[in-house]
Amino acid sequence: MSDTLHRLAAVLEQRKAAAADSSYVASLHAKGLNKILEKVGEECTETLLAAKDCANRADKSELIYETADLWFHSLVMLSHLGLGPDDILNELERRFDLSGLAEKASRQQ
Ligand SMILES: N=c1c2ncn([C@@H]3O[C@H](COP(=O)(O)OP(=O)(O)OP(=O)(O)O)[C@@H](O)[C@H]3O)c2ncn1[C@@H]1O[C@H](COP(=O)(O)O)[C@@H](O)[C@H]1O
Repeated sequence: MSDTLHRLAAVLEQRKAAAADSSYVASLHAKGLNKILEKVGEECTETLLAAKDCANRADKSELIYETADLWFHSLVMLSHLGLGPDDILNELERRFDLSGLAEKASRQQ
């Protein structure tokens, strides 16, 4: 499944060299980091609202759609800053078998 993230990340890298009027991703890079962060913030809020809306409904499609927008814009942010999905996946790998409670306790010592 993470292959999808890698395929998307490869497209995002290509779009760094594209004309802003030919590509949404290129237009975000051209507008700069603040615009990209604004979009991540917007998509984050839309995801939270969708999660609240979907909580008592069988149909979770709105939450899936908004989370996809959030992941996509987060990948654009990472790409803009020279990072990619592997940087995040490696960090999650590193955390395997490390209980969240144990990790929190280690920070509070
Ligand atoms: N996965 C996505 C993807 N998800 C969401 N979006 C776009 O993200 C935008 C979401 O913004 P909003 O919902 O806020 O809508 P909006 O009001 O139009 O946005 P703004 O005017 O506020 O910027 C929409 O334009 C969506 O089409 C995406 N655009 C592109 N991709 C992928 O990126 C690839 C490259 O896209 P281009 O750079 O456009 O060629 C595509 O082939 C896709 O694989």
